[in-house]
Amino acid sequence: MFRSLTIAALFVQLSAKLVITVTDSGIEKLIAAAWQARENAYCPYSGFAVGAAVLTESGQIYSGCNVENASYGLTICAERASLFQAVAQGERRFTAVAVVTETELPTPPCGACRQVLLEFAPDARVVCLNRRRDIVEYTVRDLLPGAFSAENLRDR
Ligand SMILES: O=c1ccn([C@H]2C[C@H](O)[C@@H](CO)O2)c(=O)[nH]1
Ligand SMILES: [Zn+2]
Repeated sequence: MFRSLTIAALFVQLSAKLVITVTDSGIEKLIAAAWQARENAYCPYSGFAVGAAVLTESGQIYSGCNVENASYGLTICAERASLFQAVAQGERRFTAVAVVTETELPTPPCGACRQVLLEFAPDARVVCLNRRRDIVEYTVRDLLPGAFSAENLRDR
């Protein structure tokens, strides 16, 4: 169902842990939820619509989109929007995050989202898809080497 990235695109995505063809249905549902959420992206300033969804250990899916603001810095990304939906429902443990954009290359989470995802889901899969439904997969930990975390706060 999903095609892998071409070798050329792979060279651009140098930090990608691996390129996969996903078939498992939990991840397919997660990806579908992310595309659905992207329909609601509020991005009049950037025109860059993003959808995301998180998968909990118990199999629940929560989705989100980017929501921009005239005060640009108040914008929230799709990844954090989806994660915060889940946390507000009492969820704490996640196995995967999907990020979807109608771009040439799959879009990875920004630095802020990497930090927030690390708090709850360091080992989660991060599955990013572009307009052709190519997939690049990372883990949250791999996206933020040398990260500051709760462990550092205990180191006093
Ligand atoms: O991984 C990303 C990258 C960007 N954005 C949003 C923020 C802003 O609304 C727009 C352009 O940066 O895309 C996300 O939601 N997720
Ligand atoms: Zn972000």
